[in-house]
Amino acid sequence: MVLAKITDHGLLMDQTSSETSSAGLFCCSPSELADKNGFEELSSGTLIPFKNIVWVEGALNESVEITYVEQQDSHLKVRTVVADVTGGKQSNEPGSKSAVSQLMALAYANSEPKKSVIVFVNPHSGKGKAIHLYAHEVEPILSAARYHVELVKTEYTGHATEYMKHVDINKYDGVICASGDGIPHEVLNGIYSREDRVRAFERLFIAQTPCGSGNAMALSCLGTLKPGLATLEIIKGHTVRSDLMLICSKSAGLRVSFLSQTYGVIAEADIGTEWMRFIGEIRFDIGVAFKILRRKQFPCRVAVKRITNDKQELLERYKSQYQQHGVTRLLDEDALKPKYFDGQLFDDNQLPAGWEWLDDNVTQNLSIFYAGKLPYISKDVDFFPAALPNDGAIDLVLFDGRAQVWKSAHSLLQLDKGMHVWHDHVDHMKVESLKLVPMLEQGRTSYISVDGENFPVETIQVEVLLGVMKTVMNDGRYKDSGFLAHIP
Ligand SMILES: Nc1ncnc2c1ncn2[C@@H]1O[C@H](COP(=O)(O)OP(=O)(O)OP(=O)(O)O)[C@@H](O)[C@H]1O
Repeated sequence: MVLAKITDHGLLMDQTSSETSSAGLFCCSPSELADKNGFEELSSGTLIPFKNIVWVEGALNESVEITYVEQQDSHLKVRTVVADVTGGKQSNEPGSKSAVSQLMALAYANSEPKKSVIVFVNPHSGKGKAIHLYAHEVEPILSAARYHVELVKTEYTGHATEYMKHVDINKYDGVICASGDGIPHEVLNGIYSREDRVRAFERLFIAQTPCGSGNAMALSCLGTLKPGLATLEIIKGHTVRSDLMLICSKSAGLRVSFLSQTYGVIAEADIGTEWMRFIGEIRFDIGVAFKILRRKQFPCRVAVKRITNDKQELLERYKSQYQQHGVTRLLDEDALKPKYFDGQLFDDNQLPAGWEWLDDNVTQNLSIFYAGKLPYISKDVDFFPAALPNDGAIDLVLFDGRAQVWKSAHSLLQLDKGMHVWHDHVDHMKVESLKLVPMLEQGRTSYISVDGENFPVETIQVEVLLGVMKTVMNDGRYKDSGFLAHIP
């Protein structure tokens, strides 16, 4: 029998007793385990952090069966061990709990166990790898954590939207998208079009296990691109209410967006290189570099309702807000409705109060228009380093296409640390709402990308919706973008 002790740091397994009786647990020596993510070697055994424990139940003779995950070859593997557990508040002490309930409470300190979820798997995502990733990395952990899973393999574009429009939300706690960013976008829009959308947004969390080629949601909220680790974070993380953006346009009406809207070089690299999908994520970098070198410009007009007037003000605002999280305002229908769209876009000649047009010299020569809500748009691309989950702001970044090529190239080389925003030819501001009016010459085609998906090239108005999306984040915040650490 394995002996185990509840300590302040995790469940300490007695190595001597385990070596003879625990199949598959200590597959390597304690010193090897110490190198593995999430495991620490203590003087007399090996520690399973509470975070790695996904289920605990009683076994024969008052022993306890513990199901946990451990890292093996950069993947998380599910393990089970039966142990005699001591320590903590044992049942012979007054006010004590059984080892099972103590361990479950410690394992699920920030979240509820055993949820019921809809899982969308997009067979088309990430060069067609999503089904394999789901089956080998995500499903085993959900199953070990006793999640009830309603599995939906998407069959066509818009399937997740249709499904979410009609599903009985009372049966579920959340939605997990084993996909790229396209499926969370569809899920959110399905929910947005429901009559009971307030209750649906209040009830369901939406999270992503990264199985696509664009996985900004998992990267920014869960801090990982590994589907197994993301699953563990979803099970164990804090629930956070994050802002959404509402896009209003003539042909598409109202659409919610959780990630970004972009026009210019990035949209062309994202959507315009879809035919290069077979080479994976790198197609995006190649597309951007190519367009920058050709000094392509994308004329437009941009109006904003500003929150920050300059970069210094933005920095101060970020400093005062990045520690705060949580939205106290209750969700209601008004929180989901547009303020500046009544079925029509407002007249460009009559800006609403508090709005202003940005400098035409910049916008007529723009190379990149990028508005977003998440810091990381892809691995090593910290495009919105000052983004915060629920600050009621959209981060807007504009690149002036008149900058010399070496300056543009230099700023793009600093995307990994988010330092591009400090360059002179880059505008960086927080806005409450914005209007983009593309002004391409007759006959020229281009792209607008919304959450990485193709959108009609037309005038859009975008408004922030405060704290609408319930999602999961490791410690209740976005992955640290290092914005404060990288001030030039
Ligand atoms: N069965 C299907 N066949 C084709 N397309 C699908 C299918 N199911 C969903 N889709 C569409 O695939 C698109 C891309 O999905 P997703 O974002 O999950 O993957 P991705 O690999 O990150 O894609 P992208 O290269 O566009 O970033 C979505 O717009 C979605 O509607």
